[in-house]
Amino acid sequence: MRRTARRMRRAGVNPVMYVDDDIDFGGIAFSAIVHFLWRYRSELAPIWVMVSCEALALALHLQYPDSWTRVPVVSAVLTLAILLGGRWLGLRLALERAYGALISVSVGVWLTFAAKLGPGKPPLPAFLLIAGLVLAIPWWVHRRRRARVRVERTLAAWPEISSAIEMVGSRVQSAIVDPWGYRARIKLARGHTVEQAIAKTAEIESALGTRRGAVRILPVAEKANRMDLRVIENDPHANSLVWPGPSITSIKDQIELGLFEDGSPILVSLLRRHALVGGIAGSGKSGGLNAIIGNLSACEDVVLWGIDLKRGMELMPWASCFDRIATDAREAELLLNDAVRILDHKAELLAKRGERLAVPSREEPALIVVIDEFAELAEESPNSVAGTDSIARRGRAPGTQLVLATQRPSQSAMGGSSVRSQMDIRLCFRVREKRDADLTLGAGMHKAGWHADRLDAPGKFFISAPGHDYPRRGRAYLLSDEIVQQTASAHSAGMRTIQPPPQPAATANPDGELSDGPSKDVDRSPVSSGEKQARGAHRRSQRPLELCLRDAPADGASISDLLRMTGMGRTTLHNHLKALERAGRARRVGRGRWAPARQGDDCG
Ligand SMILES: Nc1ncnc2c1ncn2[C@@H]1O[C@H](COP(=O)(O)OP(=O)(O)OP(=O)(O)O)[C@@H](O)[C@H]1O
Repeated sequence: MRRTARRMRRAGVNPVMYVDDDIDFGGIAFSAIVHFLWRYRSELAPIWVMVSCEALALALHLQYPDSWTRVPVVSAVLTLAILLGGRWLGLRLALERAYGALISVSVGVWLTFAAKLGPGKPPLPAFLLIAGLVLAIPWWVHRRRRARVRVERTLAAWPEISSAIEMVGSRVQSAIVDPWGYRARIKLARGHTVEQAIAKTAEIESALGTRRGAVRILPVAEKANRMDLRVIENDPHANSLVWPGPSITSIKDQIELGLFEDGSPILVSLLRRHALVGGIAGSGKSGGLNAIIGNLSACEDVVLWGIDLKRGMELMPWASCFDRIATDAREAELLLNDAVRILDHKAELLAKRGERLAVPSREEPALIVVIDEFAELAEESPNSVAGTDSIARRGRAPGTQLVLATQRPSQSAMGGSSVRSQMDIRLCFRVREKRDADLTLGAGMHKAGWHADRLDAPGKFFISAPGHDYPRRGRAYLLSDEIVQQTASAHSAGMRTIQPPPQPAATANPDGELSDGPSKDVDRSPVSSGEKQARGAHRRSQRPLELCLRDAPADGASISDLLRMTGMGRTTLHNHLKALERAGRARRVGRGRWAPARQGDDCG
């Protein structure tokens, strides 16, 4: 009747109730009571238990007066079953199982006395009432039960909702409540598709009365006519996620980038894969890169090279973990040339050994070239694009890979190359327009639910990669500046280097390379390998300082600037400056101001 009234109201007709003598008020009252009892069956469950105890006790007392001796045994078995097997009855928490056991013991004790003395014998009725109400309190306040009931009632209205969103015939098959909201498996009507439901996400949110952006529609791999409707009530991404530290020590393991909305980790393997990170300024791309570098720098089978044309702003904090960093177009071009030569050399080695795929190891590490703001590189150094193109197309098998970040990977921003199409892993942070999601993730992805334009906080992203075929929102771990600094200095000792194979003399050794660049790094003095390692570590720890000095203004950088930029302690900074001065790689240009050595100062 209520539904008819609602339909009439929707049609603009005010329902009027006519009362005449033929109306069966008894029938209406009965159906209203039954409806009430059914709708509130969960809240009324403790009352049902008390009534059932009373009835059972009466039956036992009258029919089987000796049964009171067996009631404690049944109760003990039931209590044990709840404690040991309650997990399989849906009592997931130990506290829930303890509560179930307490109810079982209480009912057993009361029934024993009631079966022997009769349930009406004082003070048994009063005990039943008081104990029943006291024990009902945890049931009534139990958060998960209340959430489950609320979800059941919401989904009970699905037939109406499905007609409102023009998906008549779909029905709810099951629902699961979790700490972040709930998930319902929906069977679609014949001929309807998940894509149609995705296009109606906003309507579904309105029909369910959720907050904006709370509904996710996910396909079900096994069945085209099923979908998962996920409602996020408590966003696990509401606060930034602190990075728990590297999850890997080898590139063969999966990197944990952050968490999905259901709290599960976002795991992805970078083994023989290229990665593209896209998103508007401030969307958290650099944060995503940090999570990747923080893990790769912990790997013993990885060598990191970097290109950062923002004068090293993003990669500089990691300088001690990078074998090489290029901060201008010319260095970038040389670095990519060297990377391509390494790729060719590795490919030749593989061919000689009759192998198809390189397996990175300490001895033969994978080379990963991280490029921040790729669009800038393509614009400032068009010659570099051939290098990235070549690595993108041929680098996977020999283990020479790219990790690129860019705001908008349009064809022109990518230098007209085929680099984008070669990216196996795509991370899409917030974009401004729908089509920009397709630019990063691939054509048609926005339509398929990868709504990167709706991401509402920095660090949130969609991932498309092998094993990540559905649009699930994730949030990357956040590495604060201090954590980056600590991680970089912790991992710098394990930093590995790679030498490009010798090249024809005419193109050898670019001017202006850092003096510990790969082509100058060949040490021919008769020193032990331990000593070589110690020297290498010492020079690597000086690298951030040298990069800062190189970017210093004409009158040099002040000590306080260098302290801030390198994150070194005062004594360490002074020691390194003195050592660089002695080696002819830095010079004092005034009181407390330092600059890199002039060309020709090099006494080494
Ligand atoms: N995973 C994250 N969780 C929470 N906050 C984040 C996360 N990543 C980034 N942020 C916040 O967003 C701000 C901008 O992030 P970030 O610099 O990484 O963006 P970006 O996309 O690299 O921007 P730009 O293109 O300008 O470099 C950061 O200062 C940080 O406060």
